[in-house]
Order: sequence, then C-alpha cells, then structure tokens
Amino acid sequence: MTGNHILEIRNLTKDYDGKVILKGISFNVREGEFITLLGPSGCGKSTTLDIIGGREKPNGGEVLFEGKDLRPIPANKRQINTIFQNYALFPQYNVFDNIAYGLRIKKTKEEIVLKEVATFIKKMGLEGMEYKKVNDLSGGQKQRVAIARALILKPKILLLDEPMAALDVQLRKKMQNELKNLQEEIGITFILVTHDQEEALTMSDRIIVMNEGKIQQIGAPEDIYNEPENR
Ligand SMILES: Nc1ncnc2c1ncn2[C@@H]1O[C@H](COP(=O)(O)OP(=O)(O)OP(=O)(O)O)[C@@H](O)[C@H]1O
Repeated sequence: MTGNHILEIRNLTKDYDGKVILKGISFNVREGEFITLLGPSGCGKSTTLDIIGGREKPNGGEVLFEGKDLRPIPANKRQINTIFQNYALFPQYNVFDNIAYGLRIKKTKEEIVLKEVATFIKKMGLEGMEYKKVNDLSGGQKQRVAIARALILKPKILLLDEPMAALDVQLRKKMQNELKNLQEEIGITFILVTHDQEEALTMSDRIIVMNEGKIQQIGAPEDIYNEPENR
C-alpha cells in the first residue's frame, strides 16, 4: 500500500424515481487497499459500486480517480472492472474464450491473447479446464474464471459485488482466503460489497459501514469490531 488515494468519493447522492438512495456518501480509497462496503440489503452499497464502475450516474457529488473526475469517462474506458454475484460469464463460451473476451474486444493480437490467457489459467489454477463450458464448472471454478476475465484487462481497481453470496459456507471460506491472497499477491485495489460481517472483518484493510444511504463508520476491522457504532 503506497498511501496515495486512488479514488476519492465526495458527497455522492442518488435517487431512483424520487426515492433517495444515497444521501451524501464520502470516502477515500488508498492504492492497493482492500476496502469493504458493509451494510444491510437496500442500504445503497451496490448503487455506490455502480457509480464507481460507470453503470449508474450520481445525481450529485464527485468521483475522482487518480485525482481526475471520472464522471465523463464511460464504463468501458475506466481502469476499473467488476465481478458480480452471478459472475455474468458467457454460458455459450468455454473457459478460455470467457477469459479471452476482453482482450479480443480490444482487438489484441491473438498471439498475445493466447499467452495472457495461459498465464491467468495457470494463476487461477484452471489448467485442464480451458475447453469446458462454464456451466459445467463448480461455483468456485466459475468465480476463478470471472476473476481471471476481469484481471486480464489489468484494471487498477477491482469491484466485487457480493461475489461469494451464492456459495455454500465451506466454499465461501475457501474463496475468501483465495481472494485475499490473490489481492495481496497482485497488489491492486479491491472494493468489496457484502452484507456479511464476518466476511468484511476477515478480508478488509478497512470497512465502510453503510445504513440507509449514509456512512455510519469507517475503520479497520479491529476498530469496527471493538467499537461498533451500531449493531
Ligand atoms: N435501477 C434501479 N431503479 C430503481 N431502484 C433501484 C435501482 N437500483 C437499485 N434500486 C433501489 O435502490 C435501493 C438500494 O439498492 P442497492 O442495490 O444499492 O442496495 P444494496 O445495499 O446493494 O443492497 P443489496 O445487497 O440488496 O443489493 C434499493 O431499494 C433498490 O430497490
């Protein structure tokens, strides 16, 4: 962690059809940090992530990436990728083609695509599965394909929207460890959304506790655990 702020969120507001969802959200994210947005269903965690990723526009406030206003930059031009709960993989494609997708869209030379995909297949422990359809994979394997597909584009920030919510408890623990180790190894910034307190406490450098469109507390896991400002 270098201590520089890769992302600055200032006073974000958002409403859908007159219903206020975000009521002025502000926080900074340091480069290389593992940060978690924790809060109950409907508190605005995913909406915050969608604004950072460029899938939604805020009504007010600013998002700065490396000090520059992100708002005019379309989602596909941001150095930010997202992993969703259902992974949004292409079921008709095999593992290799799913991972290769982003590079091919960018018209990367096939020679480089082959090399890069092979690197990520190895890194994610997916050797031998290259030609399997993604629907024939286990939940954990699907998650690894989704991670490889996102990381191959070399984003500076990876957004993770409840990626482990669909996994059973044992696999969830395993994938939490894997994800944490991977983040430490590659050193890029992760922003995780979860409603699972234990997940937030075990994985994060800092936790942002949200409720009803507001931030209630920001702190290291031990601070949040020892001195919670609410339940
Ligand atoms: N595109 C949309 N149009 C209308 N309302 C929306 C839209 N997206 C989200 N909402 C509403 O905004 C509120 C906050 O949703 P959001 O997904 O940000 O919450 P969350 O904290 O991530 O919760 P969850 O874990 O349930 O996704 C919810 O009441 C949701 O119904």
